[in-house]
Amino acid sequence: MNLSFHSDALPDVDRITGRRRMRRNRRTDWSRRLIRENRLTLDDLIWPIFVIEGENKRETVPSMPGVERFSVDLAVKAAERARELGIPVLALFPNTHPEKRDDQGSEALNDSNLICRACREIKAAVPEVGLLTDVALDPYTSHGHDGLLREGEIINDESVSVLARQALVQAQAGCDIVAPSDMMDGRVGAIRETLDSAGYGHVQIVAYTAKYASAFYGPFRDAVGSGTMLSGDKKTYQMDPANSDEALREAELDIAEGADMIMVKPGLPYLDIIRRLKDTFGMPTVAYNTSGEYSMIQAAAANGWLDGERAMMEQLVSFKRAGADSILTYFAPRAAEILRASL
Ligand SMILES: NCc1[nH]cc(CCC(=O)O)c1CC(=O)O
Ligand SMILES: [Mg+2]
Repeated sequence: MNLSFHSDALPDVDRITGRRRMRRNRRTDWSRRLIRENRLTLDDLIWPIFVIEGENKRETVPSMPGVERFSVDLAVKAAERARELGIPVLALFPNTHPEKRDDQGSEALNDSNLICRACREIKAAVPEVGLLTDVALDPYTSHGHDGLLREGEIINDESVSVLARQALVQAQAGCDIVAPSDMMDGRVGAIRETLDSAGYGHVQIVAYTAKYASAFYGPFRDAVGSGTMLSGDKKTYQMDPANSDEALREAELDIAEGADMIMVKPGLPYLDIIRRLKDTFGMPTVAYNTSGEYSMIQAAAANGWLDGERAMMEQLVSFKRAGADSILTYFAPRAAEILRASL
């Protein structure tokens, strides 16, 4: 058999495609730029940071190479960096000392807890950067759950009343957005009512609407120090990874209860959920690019198995393509540097 190419052996591609040639638009860089459908911008980014006690203190997070925990004074520096880079929002997560944890998560309601102090100091120094705080009890409970635990069950309604107070304490400390990540039923409405009646009607709510019981939170639990504390799993309140229609019902409730934005978490394995929620509700939709999604790229890049920076940018634009308006990502400062360099 003769495998060499002869012109008379060429397939008639013009006939096959009806003369349409998809590659014509891809030939040059300027043309690829011209037809590009989605773009990641600085305005899309939310940068999460971990806060610890102490002064001028920073700690690496072994399972999240490139991520550090900062004492409050250094968190202020991070906020200054966010302002310089043009990152609109900083998300704060506390690493609470085990001694301050109890089965009720009482430290969550202490108005001078780590998060509240960080909010006050950052707001005073860098008022231009939006501050998002997480509403959930897991950084404060000795059992590592997001709500109150009684006889082996996470009890919904009493947890909601504590979460609403936690949100108010954070609003009083100056946060701009509260983000309930606990997945209790009715907490968005309860938080909205509590904030409104206390004069914090301007504080926004990003609801962790479709938050799945995921393996991709592992490194985060390490970072906030709740991983080894967690008894059992979170399957009775976080969603089953096999479900999609259920996310629509969750969104319907959160929006009716007053959510200003909705969030899908994790991001990468749930791009289909982002697209469905965006198409169905047209709400500002946030993708949470979780710790696990971050660390798997960092680990592969450290091994030389993939180009970490390209994989990062590709992952981030995939959220835009799926319909997300913004992305909460540990890659935020690095992505911002790259985006600025290409301005
Ligand atoms: N309320 C807990 C919370 N808030 C954000 C994350 C995960 C974030 C990440 O993996 O980056 C979690 C972990 C969990 O639900 O156990
Ligand atoms: Mg819900």
